Amino acid sequence: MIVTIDGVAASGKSSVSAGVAQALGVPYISSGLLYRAATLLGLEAGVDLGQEGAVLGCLNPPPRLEPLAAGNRVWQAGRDLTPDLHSTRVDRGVSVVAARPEVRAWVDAQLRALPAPLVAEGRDMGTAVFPHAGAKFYLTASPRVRAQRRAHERPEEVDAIEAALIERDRLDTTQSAPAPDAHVIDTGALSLQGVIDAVLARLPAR
Ligand SMILES: Nc1ncnc2c1ncn2[C@@H]1O[C@H](COP(=O)(O)OP(=O)(O)O)[C@@H](O)[C@H]1O
Ligand SMILES: Nc1ccn([C@H]2C[C@H](O)[C@@H](COP(=O)(O)OP(=O)(O)O)O2)c(=O)n1
Repeated sequence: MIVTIDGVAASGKSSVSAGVAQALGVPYISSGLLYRAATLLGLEAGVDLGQEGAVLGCLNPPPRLEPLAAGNRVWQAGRDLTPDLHSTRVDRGVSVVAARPEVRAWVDAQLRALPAPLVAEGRDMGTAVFPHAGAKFYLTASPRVRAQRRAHERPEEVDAIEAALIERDRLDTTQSAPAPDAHVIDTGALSLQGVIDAVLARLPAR
């Protein structure tokens, strides 16, 4: 079975996916890491991130997602890109890159080539990439709660993180609509384990 976990920025998608995947004994995939890797390589090459084909031209050789249970990693040839994917400059540039149709097609092809069963997290896993998934979830939380969580992982103050999250949500709106058949979970009042349990409780009988 494929389980999709979509949601807004910093809503808990990757942590929840890791926990659900571990409980099911299957891999999970963080699709956002591929958009982040494309952004990093575009920034390093100094191209215009919004220009048609510019970032795609930087994906040579193509970065590959390694769906490790302890945390997904992205490799390009022998280089582990993962430590550089959550910088503030990648946060700032990634929405422009993710809006490029040719970049979305490149990510989608890589994800669809992965064998089920798996848990997939991102924005459009339940709508565009795996519309026939066996169970779909969509995580939300207020911008403040998400910024407070992210403040443990970024050097900026909570107010600046919150403003950047709101702006990224706005830029990502097109591909971020919940699937009509997704269970929507507000994670604001829940612990991480509470969200994982809520997802597991809603899975169809296996
Ligand atoms: N329900 C929760 N309660 C408290 N902290 C959470 C919860 N879900 C996630 N977190 C924390 O919030 C941060 C962002 O979560 P993450 O899984 O990276 O979100 P996303 O993949 O949506 O960006 C992490 O530090 C994570 O441990
Ligand atoms: N399936 C996806 C996954 C991510 N994206 C875009 C939108 C996001 O701003 C970036 C980064 O995604 P990521 O899930 O790593 O971001 P957050 O952890 O939610 O901050 O990529 C997308 O357009 N489609």
